[in-house]
Amino acid sequence: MDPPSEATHEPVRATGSTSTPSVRRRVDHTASSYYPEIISILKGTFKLSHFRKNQLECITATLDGKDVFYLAPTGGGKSLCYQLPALCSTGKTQGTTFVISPLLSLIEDQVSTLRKKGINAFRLINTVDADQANDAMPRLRKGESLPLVYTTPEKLLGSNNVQDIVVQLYNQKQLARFVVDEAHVIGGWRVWRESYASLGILRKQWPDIPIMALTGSANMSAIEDIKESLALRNPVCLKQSFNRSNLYYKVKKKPSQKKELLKEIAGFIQSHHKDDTGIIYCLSRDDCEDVARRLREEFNLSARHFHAGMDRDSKRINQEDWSNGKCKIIVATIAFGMGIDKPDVRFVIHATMSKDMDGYYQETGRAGRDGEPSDCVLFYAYSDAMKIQNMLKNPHDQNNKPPPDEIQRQLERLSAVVAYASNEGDCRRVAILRHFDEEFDEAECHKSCDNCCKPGTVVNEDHTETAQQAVQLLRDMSNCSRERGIALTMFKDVWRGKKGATVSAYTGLPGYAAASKLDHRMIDRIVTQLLYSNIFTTRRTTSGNGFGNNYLEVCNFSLLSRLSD
Ligand SMILES: Nc1ncnc2c1ncn2[C@@H]1O[C@H](COP(=O)(O)OP(=O)(O)OP(=O)(O)O)[C@@H](O)[C@H]1O
Repeated sequence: MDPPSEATHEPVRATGSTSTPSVRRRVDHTASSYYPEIISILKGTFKLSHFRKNQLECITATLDGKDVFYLAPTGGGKSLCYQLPALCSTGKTQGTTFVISPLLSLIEDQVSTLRKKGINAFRLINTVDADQANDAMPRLRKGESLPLVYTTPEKLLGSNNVQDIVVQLYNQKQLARFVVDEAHVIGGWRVWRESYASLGILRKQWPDIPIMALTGSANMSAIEDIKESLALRNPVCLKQSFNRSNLYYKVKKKPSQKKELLKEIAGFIQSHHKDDTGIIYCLSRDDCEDVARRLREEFNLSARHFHAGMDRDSKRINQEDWSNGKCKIIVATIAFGMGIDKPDVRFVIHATMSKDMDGYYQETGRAGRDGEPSDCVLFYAYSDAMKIQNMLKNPHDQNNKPPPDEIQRQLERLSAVVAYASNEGDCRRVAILRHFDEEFDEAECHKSCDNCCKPGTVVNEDHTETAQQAVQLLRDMSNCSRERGIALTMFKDVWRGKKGATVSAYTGLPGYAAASKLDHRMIDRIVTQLLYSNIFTTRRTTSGNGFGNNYLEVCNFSLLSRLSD
């Protein structure tokens, strides 16, 4: 992953605003007047021998007072890009670097790791513990000069005391830069989290203070969102390939019985990763606890759970024990991971699919940060997609329900994961990288995904006509049904031509048994495709006894022409 030496830096990729064409020019960053100090801090304080790709360019640009947008894969080394310049006394910027981070746990981790390295980092958050050794506020009030202060957007923008201090630093020319870490949050999972979305205020309030935005996951439209929301000014844009060549991607059909799923997971770990460290992602908190317990009790595996509903101490203990190897497997919701810097994670298993490709990339990206080969296995079931779809449409916390267009966006993101997981032919790496608008030649995969390892060549088949038959059949079934709706299994039974009393109402329809010669996996794929093309939809009803049913309906017949595109 690392480039060979400082002397071989790539030229700055693209300089200028989005409206300005990219300028490719060779810049020797080692010739800058800041370089001697930069290299001395790299070696002396961070104990590193050379920069990774784009790190020096990023550091030099921010010390020059420019805005920077920095995109690197998870584990790519983004933190150094703002931690190091914060410690520099040369450069056009002086004083405090404010790092804005979305999660308190991330802030706590970063600050304590830096303090252990002897770096003067502090936190500016609402703390409840008595230990104030890492708190910035009392020191800033006393007028102490702090190089690196981690905070949340809510604290930075919402507290008058903090605002007064920032004004004071600004007036004293001691406000070096704002760093927006995990910038994909701006356009991502909590776009309606107002404080993160309104970080554009920074530019309005402090127009001449440089801003650096960093993310490990953003495609072209997300990048534009971030630049626009933060009002970045002619940012220096530094991008790295998202390909993680040491990760092996695999999708497996998820068994419908949990017992079978656990057997498969445990079997995989015992045969491929005995004594290795790994992460298993589950959808719900209960599931995490149950899976961890059963892996311990039934398979003798060293597993613990982690989710946001645990008390602080239990979370800390489980995370620490996993980090230092006392426990090998952490079974977690997506609450686990941001900011985790464990290099030797050898496998990431998704017991349930992710809600979007960004999440999937981030979560799998926690494997193999040391560059060594590691496995990423996703257990996919269409029923999980339906479950997540229902959760997105009907969130538990109705008061925090996103607006309808945001829900629609989330459903579209989910459909990208369904398309990825149900694709049994194309290179996984091509699909993942396409999500980040990166073109990738599948020959470069070198058989490091399940689809590229399959024998034979991929055959393209056109199933438009079959899909049209399916749509007609569902319409006919809905017209003659006396039930409350057509359940998915009933539809498939009729299409396949099942015999018996349960389907007798539909055996006279022209589409009955039309798919009798189709493989059941192909039937599933066509129905999935129709659902995710918004031609079919599902309607959920809850009966008096509290049980829910999903009924299949034709939603938009006119979209059917899209299938033949
Ligand atoms: N120039 C370098 N040489 C060697 N190791 C480096 C270098 N830069 C960073 N690292 C190491 O790489 C690891 C990942 O760095 P970092 O935590 O900054 O990644 P990141 O890009 O922020 O990833 P994520 O988004 O997943 O948090 C760390 O252990 C860090 O010490």
